[in-house]
Amino acid sequence: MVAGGPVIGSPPATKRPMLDSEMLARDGVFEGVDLTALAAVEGTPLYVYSPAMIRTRYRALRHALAGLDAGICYAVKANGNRAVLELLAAEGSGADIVSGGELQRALRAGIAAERIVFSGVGKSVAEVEAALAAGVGRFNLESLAELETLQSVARRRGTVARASARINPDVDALTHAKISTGRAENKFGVSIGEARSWFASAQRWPDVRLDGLHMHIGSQLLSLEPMHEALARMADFARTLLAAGSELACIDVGGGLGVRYREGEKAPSAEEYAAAIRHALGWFEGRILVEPGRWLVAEAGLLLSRVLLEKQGDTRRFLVLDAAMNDLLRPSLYDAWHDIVPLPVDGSGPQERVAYDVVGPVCETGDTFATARQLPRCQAGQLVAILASGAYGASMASNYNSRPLPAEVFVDAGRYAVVRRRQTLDEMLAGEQSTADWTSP
Ligand SMILES: Cc1ncc(COP(=O)(O)O)c(C=O)c1O
Ligand SMILES: N[C@@H](CCCC[NH3+])C(=O)O
Repeated sequence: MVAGGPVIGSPPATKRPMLDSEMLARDGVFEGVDLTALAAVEGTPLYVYSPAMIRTRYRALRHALAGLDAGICYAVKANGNRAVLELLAAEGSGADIVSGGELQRALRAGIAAERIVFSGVGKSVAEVEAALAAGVGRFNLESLAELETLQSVARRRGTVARASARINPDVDALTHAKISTGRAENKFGVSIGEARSWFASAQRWPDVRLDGLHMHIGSQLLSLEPMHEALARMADFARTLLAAGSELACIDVGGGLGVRYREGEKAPSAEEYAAAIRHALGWFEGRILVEPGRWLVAEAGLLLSRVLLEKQGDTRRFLVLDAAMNDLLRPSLYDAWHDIVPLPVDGSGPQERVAYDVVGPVCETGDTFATARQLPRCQAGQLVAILASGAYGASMASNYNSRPLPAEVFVDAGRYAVVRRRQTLDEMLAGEQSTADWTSP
């Protein structure tokens, strides 16, 4: 059985507020930790996460799913930090992985192999080998070629692999085009027609037990309408398969639940999300899996950065931070909005508001966190917090412009723990070779 932890009878979600940005602006404190003091010790840019908030989200989702035979497979790509994974493993979470690297992360964090599902449109033979060797619970297959590969690797290893067909339900997820995955023109999954043919000739792959369906229509879903539509198509298809005598042990509805990036934005609740699943699949007697990433971690994290300088251009006023697009790519990649909160500075009273282009030091015009953002006037050396950065922040960070990866810390009840050291320059440069080392392949 993949991904679990008891759902029925799990403790109710604790009523713990998520990050309060007004309080942050007033006191500069997150989970009892003074961020100015933290930055003085650990430096900036710095990812700061609240484990309590992640735990609260996990429990809230588990609670919302109560009554369904449902498992949560956390999407490791959202934030693969070992401490985050360990925390979720301790809560009973499984994992949704998309690479051999994520497999290692999940296993090292103590997530049981049988609670891991392996998704992704292009798994290499080596990755399939490693996943089978580890005993992952299920492969989510996205093409016939992949099904053939799984068959041959499983045969060679003398094992039977469990697999789901990822269907592409062709719905518009009403999210950013670059993170929409459930339209026919997207590279993900196969049509219901193709999946039907796989099930109809399942005996062609005797070392693959094809007994599951999977979908994932996109990320940062702020409307559940597309989910309703996709779930309905999935449910219809599942009924047809069962009526045709196919075995169906698992339906995995993917992730995608959106979060509030902007004060006042409306995002669906865990209860609404679970109600959509219950409505479409309440009848299903097998296992239901969900693969949330962002929803569990985004709002539990912030990126702490220091203002390097203020710069008045001919037409725009810039606030130059020591964080950049290599640390948090979302604004550059998707024009994503993140609330930005300047932290209080000793002795300075209320500041006039200024329209800033908030930028990083990287040599790209796209290295912009916000454009014409109304913020209280800031000064060099002041700290700012870029909110809701717990998902797809550190996990998408790079060394672009030869900038070392930032550190990551947990904060809780006035204390902090470094969960990833800042990368040193030596670590960043390790592995590069002199061109003197020529050889033949
Ligand atoms: C297959 C799959 N599952 C789960 C997720 C997690 O998505 P999210 O972080 O939006 O919940 C993704 C990423 O979008 C994905 O590709
Ligand atoms: N990286 C994206 C989400 C992609 C989800 C992966 N399928 C983001 O930051 O919003």
